[in-house]
Amino acid sequence: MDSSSISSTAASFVTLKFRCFDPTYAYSATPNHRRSFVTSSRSLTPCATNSNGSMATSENSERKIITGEAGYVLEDVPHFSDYISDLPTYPNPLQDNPSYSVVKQHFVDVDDSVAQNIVVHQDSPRGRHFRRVGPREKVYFESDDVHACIVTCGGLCPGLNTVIREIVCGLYYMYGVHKVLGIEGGYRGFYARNTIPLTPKIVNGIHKRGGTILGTSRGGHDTSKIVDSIQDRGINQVYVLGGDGTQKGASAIFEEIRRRGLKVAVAGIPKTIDNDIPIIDKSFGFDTAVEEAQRAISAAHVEAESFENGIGVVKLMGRYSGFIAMYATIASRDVDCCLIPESPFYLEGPGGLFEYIEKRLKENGHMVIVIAEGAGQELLSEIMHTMDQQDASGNKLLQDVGLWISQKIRDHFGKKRKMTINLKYIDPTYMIRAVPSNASDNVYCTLLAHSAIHGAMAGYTGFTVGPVNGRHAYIPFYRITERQNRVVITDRMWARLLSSTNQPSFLDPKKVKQSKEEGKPDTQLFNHAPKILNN
Ligand SMILES: Nc1ncnc2c1ncn2[C@@H]1O[C@H](COP(=O)(O)OP(=O)(O)OP(=O)(O)O)[C@@H](O)[C@H]1O
Ligand SMILES: O=P(O)(O)OC[C@H]1O[C@](O)(CO)[C@@H](O)[C@@H]1O
Ligand SMILES: [Mg+2]
Repeated sequence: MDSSSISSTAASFVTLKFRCFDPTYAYSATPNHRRSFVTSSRSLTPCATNSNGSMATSENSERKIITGEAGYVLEDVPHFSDYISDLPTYPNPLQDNPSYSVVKQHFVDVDDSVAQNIVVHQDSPRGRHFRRVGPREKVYFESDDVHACIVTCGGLCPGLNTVIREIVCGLYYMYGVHKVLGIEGGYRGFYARNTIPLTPKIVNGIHKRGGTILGTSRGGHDTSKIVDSIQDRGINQVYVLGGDGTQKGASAIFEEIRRRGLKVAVAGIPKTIDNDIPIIDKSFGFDTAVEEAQRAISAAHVEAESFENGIGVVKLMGRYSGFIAMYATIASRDVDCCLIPESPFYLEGPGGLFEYIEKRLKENGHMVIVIAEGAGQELLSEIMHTMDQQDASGNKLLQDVGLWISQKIRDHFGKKRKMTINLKYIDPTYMIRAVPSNASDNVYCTLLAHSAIHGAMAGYTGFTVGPVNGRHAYIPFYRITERQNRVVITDRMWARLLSSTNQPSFLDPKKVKQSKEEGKPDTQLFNHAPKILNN
């Protein structure tokens, strides 16, 4: 929803009177802030208060939008007190923790929020904000009563073990929580697998290992079985690590928990090596993956420059978005051409890939091509007629574009052009995501884990944590799952890449100019509009 739709629906908001269960509601007490609940797009019924002023439970959770002066908008996250009344609160044990006694400001101010847009003009409205993460003065759990669980879902990513470690240790050392369960094998593990008790001792060295000690899976999301299992086991904090699919699953779990009126916090920690989660600055493990990709690119470069007309082809991950390929290319400087899903390319004719390869070989004697796994799928599907295969989670299964393009190049130059070329194809796709996270990702994972813990302890639920312009924030699930981040090929970063590789843009400059003038989407720039492959 953009700000215009927020203001246009404002007239139909139900502005509620609140009892102050939670410092959050300081907002409703100040005359300059208006607290409203916008029904989600799935639920058109406005929510109402019951006789004691607390929220009545409705089918789907409402969007919590708080407006303030000068166009200030806070997209808040759900809180227990939205659907359970008269919950007791307790002093935060962190204030007696010797390690944290040095902190000048123990608790974040209830009014702190993080701006989504930080590039503004003098007369810009203050714009959209998210609630700032951090410990709150009052918590909604006594330490002994907390029974937490952690689950990892979807593909692997460097740093999963670090987040698991930091949730366990953070709960233990910051809040004195000793009951943490690991759910084995992703969502289906809730009802079909064993659990592992997690203690600081068990998780101590796991951040040095790749993968996830809990195991992971795709598919198997049965919301009511999962919530039954949560209820049966007496779990009251659920930490969910995973990508866009996983966060959709976490949102469904939260809705069901809320529908049942349970005091169970659901906290999402966004994970995806593809860096395709919106709102947050970047996802953990992404830097590690880009760094690991350098080794494959360097190997391709060494091979290519050692042979006559050497061509190194490296395939990297990126199902729908080419961030890994783009950043690995810009970082390396050895790459002559980077192909990503967002920028369809063509092989033959003027401005095509073959023409560029021939030019580059003549100029330099060798070249390196980086290709994201989701690039050129529309070209492959024309030949293979296999667009419809899906994995257990409903994601498109891709054809091996690296093998395909290598064969196409060999055929073109060997058979048609009668040129000797030496092509080496390197496929490090799984190697870049199976490694342990690097130092900076480890620190990032620690912040994510701690932010999630502080949020759950403070009674927030139905949120994902992540950095927004460098400051960590609690973000409602719907903002994370409503779209996927993709490389914008009319942005300066892609231009930087084009200027570093000198590859063709595969775009018609006239069309770019026209689309800029008409404000058209990037997809209209191509003869073959790229198919948006979202599941
Ligand atoms: N729309 C959805 N509603 C509920 N659960 C979902 C939904 N989409 C996916 N899931 C569940 O989330 C889990 C992970 O989804 P998926 O395999 O798509 O990976 P992901 O979390 O997107 O991670 P990545 O794509 O980065 O590997 C699966 O167990 C799947 O069943
Ligand atoms: O083979 P798997 O485990 O399904 O994972 C492959 C997919 O996972 C991702 O890394 C996303 O996690 C995609 O880039 C890739 O297509
Ligand atoms: Mg995904």
